[in-house]
Amino acid sequence: MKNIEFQDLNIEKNILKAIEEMGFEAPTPIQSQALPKLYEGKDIIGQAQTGTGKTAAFGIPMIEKVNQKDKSVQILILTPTRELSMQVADELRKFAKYLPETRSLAIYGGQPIERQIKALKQGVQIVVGTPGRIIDHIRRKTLKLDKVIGVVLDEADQMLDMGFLEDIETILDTTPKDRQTAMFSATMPREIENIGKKYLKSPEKIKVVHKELTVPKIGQYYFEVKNHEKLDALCRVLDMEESELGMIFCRTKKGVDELVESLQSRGHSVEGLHGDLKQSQRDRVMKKFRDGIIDFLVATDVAARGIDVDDVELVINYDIPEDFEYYVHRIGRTGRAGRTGLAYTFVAGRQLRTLKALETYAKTKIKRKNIPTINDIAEKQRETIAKNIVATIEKGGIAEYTNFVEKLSEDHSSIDIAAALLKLMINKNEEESIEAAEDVASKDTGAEPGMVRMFLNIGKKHGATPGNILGAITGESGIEGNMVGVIDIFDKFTFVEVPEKHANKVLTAMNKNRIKGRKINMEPANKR
Ligand SMILES: Nc1ncnc2c1ncn2[C@@H]1O[C@H](COP(=O)(O)OP(=O)(O)OP(=O)(O)O)[C@@H](O)[C@H]1O
Ligand SMILES: [Mg+2]
Repeated sequence: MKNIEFQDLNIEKNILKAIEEMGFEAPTPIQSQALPKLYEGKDIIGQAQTGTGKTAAFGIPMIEKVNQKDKSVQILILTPTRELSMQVADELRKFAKYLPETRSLAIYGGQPIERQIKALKQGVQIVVGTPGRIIDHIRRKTLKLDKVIGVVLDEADQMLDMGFLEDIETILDTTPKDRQTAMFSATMPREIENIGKKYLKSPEKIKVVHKELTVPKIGQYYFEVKNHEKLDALCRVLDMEESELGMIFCRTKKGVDELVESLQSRGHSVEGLHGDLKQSQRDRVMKKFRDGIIDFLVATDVAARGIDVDDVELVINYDIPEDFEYYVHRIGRTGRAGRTGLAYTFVAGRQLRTLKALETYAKTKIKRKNIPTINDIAEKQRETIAKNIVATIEKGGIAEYTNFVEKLSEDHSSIDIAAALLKLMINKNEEESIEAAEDVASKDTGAEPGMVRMFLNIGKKHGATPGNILGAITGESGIEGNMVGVIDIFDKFTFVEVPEKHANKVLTAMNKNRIKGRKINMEPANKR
């Protein structure tokens, strides 16, 4: 069978021109199957994996339904979140680039309502919005839906879930009965599909069949951790990963805030997104994330569905998702439009069972992976340096340094010279951190008699916090948490105070917990 091309789908020529400019080469399966049905005027339920172009599958035919001469609202698209409304409206605007009379507007909570009223008055045919704000406009009579001919529920299963159902019914009741209606999502639980059928006229189901619900190009792994080790483990994973852009999901808003603070204080470039932030703040964070100004977005499930940011390479479930559907959507923020991606899930306590159930639900395999050790990270650092060296040689422009090396090589082998340079490079950070730490130690005279000061070689960079240091120690029988006082945490080291008689026990306990202790100075401070 001949592969279907966009030219075969009877797409209006102005839209065809726009999608070619956007770099779409061939329609995705959901696009080639949904477009003809929607052109026929059928109601449809569309299910296809994350990142496979469902927006265009409903967006293109809906744009074509618009009568450009008429300035009233003709198409209504409902999405569960504000960010998604904005994104879908933006994408529709791109498809309609050469149809300047066709206007789309995003309407969502948190944005000044007056601004939206003004924009609506100027005449828009396509409204993309969140249910709450749409209802608000209906009540104020600033949005009239009596001319609507097409309605789409994007992320339909979430929209028809208990939380939104009543709002959706209210909205649909204000639109004409003879409208065309479509629902789309990557997940479509049977009971939700049945609820949905109430609003659709003899719908056709288009399910792009795959063995699994998740995208095969996303590598899926899990880490088994103790709860108190989670942050440390995450920091190591982040240190090991080369990905430049990623998302980290937490269960609660508070969890997001706390993780953002912990990661920022360790020098990671992250920001948080959740429903308690002001909309202006949410917009700022999303923009920074889309522009690649921050490396990681830490978010609640508000960012789990639909969000399309190019080049997200890694998704981390810091907290395992409670609803299985959300696993599919969260990890689907990577591996979009045929790209590859990675998804990591932290499994703590008894969650291994949840993970197994998740695998069954998504019909996928999530493989176990070990948390990187400090040695793995050091190894990785060396690999990165090696790569950079090769790249620098290949790039050229090092001639001015070769004389200098030649001179040194009169007395030393080039291998020794290179090794020494590397040592200088790698140790520089470590020594700066030791110096800073020793500087504090030398000025410090506060130790009680019988106490010793020592450094443990985990620091901010490895995720040390007073909590997890004490936690690691108390995990060992016979040593009480209050026998270690954390004085200061540096980049690579933590300065602690320990009763002299327990010092060795502490070091042993730390080693057992994979946190290597290091005795830099075991002298009681008041004897120095
Ligand atoms: N035919 C195509 N060729 C190339 N890229 C495409 C094509 N169709 C869509 N895309 C791009 O693929 C990305 C994902 O599309 P989209 O956001 O519509 O996915 P989705 O199926 O709605 O995913 P989700 O379930 O996460 O909402 C977008 O950046 C979009 O521009
Ligand atoms: Mg989508």
